[in-house]
Amino acid sequence: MPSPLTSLAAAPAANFEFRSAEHVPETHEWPGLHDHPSVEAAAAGRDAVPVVDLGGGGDPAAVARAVARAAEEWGAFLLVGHGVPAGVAARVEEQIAWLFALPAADKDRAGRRPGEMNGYGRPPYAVRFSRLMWSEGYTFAAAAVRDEFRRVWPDGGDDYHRFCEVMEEHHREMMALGGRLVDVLFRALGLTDERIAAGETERKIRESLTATMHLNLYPRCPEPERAIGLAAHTDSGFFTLITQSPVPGLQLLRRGPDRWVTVPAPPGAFAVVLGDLFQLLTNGRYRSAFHRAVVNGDRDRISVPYFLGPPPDMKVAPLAAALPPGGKPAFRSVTWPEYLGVKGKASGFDASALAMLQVPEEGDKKV
Ligand SMILES: C=C1C[C@]23C[C@@]1(O)CC[C@H]2[C@@]12CCC[C@@](C)(C(=O)O1)[C@H]2[C@@H]3C(=O)O
Ligand SMILES: O=C(O)CCC(=O)C(=O)O
Ligand SMILES: [Fe+2]
Repeated sequence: MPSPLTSLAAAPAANFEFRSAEHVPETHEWPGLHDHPSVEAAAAGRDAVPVVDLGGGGDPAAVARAVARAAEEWGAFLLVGHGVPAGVAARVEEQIAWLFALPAADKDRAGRRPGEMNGYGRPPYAVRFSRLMWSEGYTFAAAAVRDEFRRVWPDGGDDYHRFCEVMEEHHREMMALGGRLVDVLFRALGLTDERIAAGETERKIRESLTATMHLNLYPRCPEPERAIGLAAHTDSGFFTLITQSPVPGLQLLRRGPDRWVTVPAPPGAFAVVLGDLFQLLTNGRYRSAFHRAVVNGDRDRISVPYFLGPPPDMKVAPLAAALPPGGKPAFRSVTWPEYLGVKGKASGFDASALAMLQVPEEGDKKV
């Protein structure tokens, strides 16, 4: 079987009929999925996925400590007590199920074109693999829902307006929550509230956050152990807020011994996954989480990652406050699109791409 890390140039362009599949065909069969065992998250101890509670009037210093520990050790956590009404996620999931249930011709009108980020189809990094994933996706700029979905519903109409209203409601809630989380993550780095409010870079980051949504549908799979919903990767932006249906599927890789921990999906909780640019911003102190999505033998699963990052022209560099006293930045500055270019050339699709941005330490030999 060829390595899954070769180009997909020769892959069939036609949509695959997940619904009628009785087996996983060779095109969708992934080698190496079970190189590391999958384990359920534990209630306590080393495989307990950290939980951060933003509500309940908890001590902000205790929240900051919990976030720092989760960001350093896991690069991810479950977020509860966030104040986003439960109805929002339910409406979003309902609309997404409707969208993906549309006839293929409607979705294909919005098909992602080569070299474009937005549209219906496989996720952008799929071009790197020789195997296909067991999912359908739709990527769009959260601030441009109405323009984007005219491609699916050219004449507008009630379905179009309902869909856009629900996505916009989600966007408003997630952007507000994302802004609060930036502050919490900064506080967890040791920044004071004054610095967060007045520091030029810190303020600019919070005020200029951009958001991309990627809707995932993982259809029920007849042989779930042979297919993958989304292949292992790190997200490349600052962080991602993932709304998950009650069907679990998100897994985080834990090292020593290597194992995939399945993230529980308690009702109302968001999974927060840090991306590579947050690792760079914190000079490597926080880490991005290597994760994947597995599929389910009985039920469809929907997930709605909301990717937050800098505007495309903003150079991201390690924050002065993240450097050790007298220390130097470990990485050179980069924009998000530049970083995606760098990551596209790396061998895996993970934070190892950051090594290409590393500033040599003084005394390192020049080649
Ligand atoms: C903002 C973005 C992050 C993303 C690339 C994108 O432009 C839109 C889709 C995102 C996604 C979702 C699936 C996995 C992933 C690696 C991919 O190919 O598309 C991520 C990208 C990322 O975080 O780099
Ligand atoms: O489905 C999930 O829970 C994870 C989705 C994800 O990692 C992504 O879209 O980048
Ligand atoms: Fe992801």
